[in-house]
Amino acid sequence: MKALAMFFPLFQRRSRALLVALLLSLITLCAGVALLGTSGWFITATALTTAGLGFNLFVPSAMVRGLSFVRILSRYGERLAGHDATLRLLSDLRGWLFARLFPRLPLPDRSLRHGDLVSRLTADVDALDTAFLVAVGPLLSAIMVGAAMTALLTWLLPAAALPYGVALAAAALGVPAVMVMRSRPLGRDSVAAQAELRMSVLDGVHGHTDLVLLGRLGTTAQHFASAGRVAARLRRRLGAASALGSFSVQALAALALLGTLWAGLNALDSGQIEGPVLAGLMLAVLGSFEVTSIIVRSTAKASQAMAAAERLVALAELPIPLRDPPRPAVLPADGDIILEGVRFAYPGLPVILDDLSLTIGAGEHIAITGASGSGKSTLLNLLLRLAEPLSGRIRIGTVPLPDLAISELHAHMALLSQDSPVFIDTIRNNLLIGRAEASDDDLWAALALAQLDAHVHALPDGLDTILGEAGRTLSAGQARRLCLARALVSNAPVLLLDEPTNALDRDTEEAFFRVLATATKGRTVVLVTHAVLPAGTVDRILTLRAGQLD
Ligand SMILES: Nc1ncnc2c1ncn2[C@@H]1O[C@H](COP(=O)(O)OP(=O)(O)OP(=O)(O)O)[C@@H](O)[C@H]1O
Repeated sequence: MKALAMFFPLFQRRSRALLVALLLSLITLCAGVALLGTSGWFITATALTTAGLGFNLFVPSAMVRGLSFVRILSRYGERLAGHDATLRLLSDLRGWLFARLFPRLPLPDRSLRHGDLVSRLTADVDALDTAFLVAVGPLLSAIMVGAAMTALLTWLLPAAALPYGVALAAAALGVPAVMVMRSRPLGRDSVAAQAELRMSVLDGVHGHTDLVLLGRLGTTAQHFASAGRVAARLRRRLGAASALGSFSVQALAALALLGTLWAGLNALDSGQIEGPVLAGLMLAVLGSFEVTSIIVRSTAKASQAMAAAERLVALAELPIPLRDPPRPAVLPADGDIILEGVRFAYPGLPVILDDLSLTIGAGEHIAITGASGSGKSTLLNLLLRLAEPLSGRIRIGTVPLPDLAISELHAHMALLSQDSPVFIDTIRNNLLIGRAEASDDDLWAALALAQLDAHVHALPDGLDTILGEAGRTLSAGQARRLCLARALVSNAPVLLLDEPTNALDRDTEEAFFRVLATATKGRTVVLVTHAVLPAGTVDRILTLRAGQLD
């Protein structure tokens, strides 16, 4: 509930539209109750009055038609306003979530798998946006209509008011409250089970080729089937809880009806009420319970909405790994990059970098080699402040990295990481991510440097060729070179290249290193590589071993 309360300001922003939807749903409900009541009264009165003589047919029949018309219009308006408000709320929710997510990237929690993240960003947000339409709106309508109906009974049939009021309160508040309490753990498990199901689908789709080739498709299918069984079992239990709730509400409606009938027959005997009015009241009582069954149906969703809210809040409250200093320092135009006694370990893991010191002169080209897992990529992450040293410090000129605005630091250093992505977009737009204002000439120059220009020239749409998901229309080497070209397009004075020649053949690799040396003259280059570098293409080659560079 506390998690759900965090979203209150978002609901508040759409309060006018939600209020209109609520008002219209109230009108619909009132019109429905009045329609039933009037019809009951009208039909009974007509039947009791011989051939309708002496009974004014015009007023009630006009009321029935008028109320039907109001009900149709208000229901239409309610759906329109309600869904419009809900969709807007949905976009607010996504905006809220992304605004909190971006400063937290890269997400520190390695247990947060891709599928789980997708699940949170889609299904959990969807579960939340229905909270108003299916829970809050009907609940408020039930309270208001129930209060109005109790007041009417107090006036016309006082003995029925108390049993009716108690039954309606139990149906609108008691039953859903018990259901929420009982189905909360179920809702939480169900949301988690659906996330697990989604993760297993995404993992299967992602690794489909490998799974087929390794003959593991059966195991994956079994895992998916068992995740599906768990999700289905929880859904069934939620369905059963909802059915029990519906049964309780119907039983309460029946009790309220019996109470009204009992009080009404007594009042009829003593002449306190007329038959047609009693018939009308009975039907109105029945009609007023309509909304409580909607509440019950939505209660299962409410418990899932609470679980979804908790998962979203957990995501939105992950610690922010990088924060701007209150007064960022000015970045020196061409300062050396200096690491002094840097020590680093991932949480709970052994130290990877230990008392590491290094000065990279402005404009210098250095290569860092070392065994796999020795910490080369981690060193690049430290330079970008994607991780912080446990001790020691890193500075550019005289300014320590934490004193710089993060956006400025990242504009200063362009990174080609080992898993740089290719986006589903044109080649041009993939490159422009490196520098939005780059001209076509700049893009071709970067493509030439990355040895990809001939391939792009040969494509019928050239720079406007749309690339498939994760660059599937390119070979692995071409996709890598495209990411490299993107890093080269950027104006950043420092280039951090992590295995830039991965997936290139030896000849192309050699040619690349030679062109890189000349094309990046004046820029600082830190090259992490396992490749054998042609002589004279970098100023220094350092080896990372046992946490130190030599
Ligand atoms: N986010 C992380 N959380 C925990 N451990 C990590 C994380 N990233 C890397 N590691 C571990 O830190 C060590 C150094 O990893 P790093 O990627 O820096 O090595 P590397 O020298 O770049 O390796 P490679 O040459 O294979 O790319 C490895 O043992 C790795 O498992």
